Amino acid sequence: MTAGRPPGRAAGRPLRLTKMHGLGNNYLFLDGLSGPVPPDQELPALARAVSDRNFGIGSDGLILVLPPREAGAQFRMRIFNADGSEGEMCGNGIRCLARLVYDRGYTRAEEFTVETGAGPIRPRLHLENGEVVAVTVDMGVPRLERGAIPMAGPAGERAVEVPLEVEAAGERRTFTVTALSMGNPHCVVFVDDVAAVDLARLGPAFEHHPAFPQRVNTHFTQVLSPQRVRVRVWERGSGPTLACGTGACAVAVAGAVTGRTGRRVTVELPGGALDIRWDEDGHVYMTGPAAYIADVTYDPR
Ligand SMILES: N[C@@H](CCC[C@H](N)C(=O)O)C(=O)O
Repeated sequence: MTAGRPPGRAAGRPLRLTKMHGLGNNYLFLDGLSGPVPPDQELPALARAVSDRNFGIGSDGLILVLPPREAGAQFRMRIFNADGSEGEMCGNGIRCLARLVYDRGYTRAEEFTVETGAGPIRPRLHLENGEVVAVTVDMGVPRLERGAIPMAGPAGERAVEVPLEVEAAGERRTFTVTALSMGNPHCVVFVDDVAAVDLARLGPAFEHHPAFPQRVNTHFTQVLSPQRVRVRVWERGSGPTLACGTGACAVAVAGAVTGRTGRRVTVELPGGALDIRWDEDGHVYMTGPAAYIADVTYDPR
């Protein structure tokens, strides 16, 4: 962090943030439905400052809960990674947002539409005795054609299994990858043993590979059975995380299109498991938990 006071106020007031997680993928939520939000140009620096594990609160990023701009949506979500870059969508984050807006009484509906950078996304709450115990999200339709994620190569061609030469720590190796969009860009790499992957070395090499000019989220995936996979994640803008919801969907789609899995899989991540179903209607449905960690006041002085 640079010297000087980090951003951390809106309309002169300290920021009230709520820290939540989906399988350990943790975000700070700024409720723009109950108070002011800092101006757009301050948001990347704010995300970096609050996400910092030493000088800030510590998180994988910052999520804004906002009123919708488009007809048909009830809420709007913006997600900033820990490095301040803005992502189009966040699967774990949207489950948390869905629980938060319900618990705060902003809706009594159990299913609603959230406007995101990846288009309208529909979460459905699972309630037990009035408490949100899980959320199923209609994550939309995956896009496999090459142009869907800015990846070098002829647009329109399906990037089902393509070779990718990666250089990490002076070593070159060719991986077979499946690149696809869940609204945000993903690269799925099937490996024999996910525990043997040197994530700290390979993650950044994939994220900054010239084939992905907008960078990429990478998922090293071991197939345990046609219904179960184990994944380690390197997220664009946040590095290693305990789970990635959009990534788990990308993994399930990549497993199905390459014939490694069926269309319904349990995705085991370091932080827990997500249930992913790629329906006949073409939509991917993700089911998983959303949990609170703390309410905090961010007031750097
Ligand atoms: N953790 C998220 C994805 C967050 C955004 C991602 N790092 C990107 O930049 O695309 C998830 O659960 O989907």
